Amino acid sequence: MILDELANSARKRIAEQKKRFSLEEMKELAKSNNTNTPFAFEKALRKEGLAFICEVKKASPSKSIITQDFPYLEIAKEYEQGGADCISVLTEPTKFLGRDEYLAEISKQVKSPLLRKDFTVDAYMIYQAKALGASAVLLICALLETDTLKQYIKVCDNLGLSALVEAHDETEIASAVKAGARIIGVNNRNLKDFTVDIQNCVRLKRYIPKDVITIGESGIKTATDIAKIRDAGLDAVLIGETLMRANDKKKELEALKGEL
Ligand SMILES: O=C(O)c1ccccc1NCC(=O)[C@H](O)[C@H](O)COP(=O)(O)O
Repeated sequence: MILDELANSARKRIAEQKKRFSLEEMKELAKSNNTNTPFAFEKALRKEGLAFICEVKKASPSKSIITQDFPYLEIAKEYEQGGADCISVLTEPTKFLGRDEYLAEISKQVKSPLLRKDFTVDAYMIYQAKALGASAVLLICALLETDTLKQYIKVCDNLGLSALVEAHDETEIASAVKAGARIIGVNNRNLKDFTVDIQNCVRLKRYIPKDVITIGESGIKTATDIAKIRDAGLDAVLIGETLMRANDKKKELEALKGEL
């Protein structure tokens, strides 16, 4: 399965990176990066009305290359100008063609809280995310047991980072809730067969406690999709491909927000 592939490749990558910076050194680097307000990601999502998380990604396992032209800094700036509440940056290198450097550079040039979009399989990656300038990390229920989720959320809390805990079905939502997630992203994409059902996040919203921030993720293409998600009472949307394929990203975002 693709998730196992991504997780195995993350484990290998981290094992190599630990040879350059030990866990203790990475903790020091994390501690010394104090550019972000604690829990900025969560605070940005607790606004009135639907919040928008816009994603910077060049490729994905389901779509391969999405765009050859990838001026990631300009893209992040355009999102900010278009009114993004938060920005998600892919750092996974093998299938998404992301890089840690994209996140580090973007964090120096935009004020919006940043999500490090990667396949967290080791607490080391959470310290690394903070060192790179992220305000949030992704924790995927399909990859992490409830106890591990709980432990990683605690690491995030101690660093002032937000944890976006991603679920695809009712069982995974129950695990996220039990682990104490304050932000749950419901993925509309089935990562086993890549099918997308935009109704998934709408249907599953009722299993998420009211005080937990709920994000609808993946496959969002139109203002009509967004209206359905807003009407179901979700707090935020995460949009990647639709914006990455738009020539004028600021205009596309404004249109999706219903501002045009
Ligand atoms: O998108 C994929 O192909 C994919 C495959 C395996 C694991 C994760 C994957 N996507 C990550 C995401 O969560 C999306 O990038 C994000 O939700 C935005 O989705 P979209 O708007 O459809 O680009």
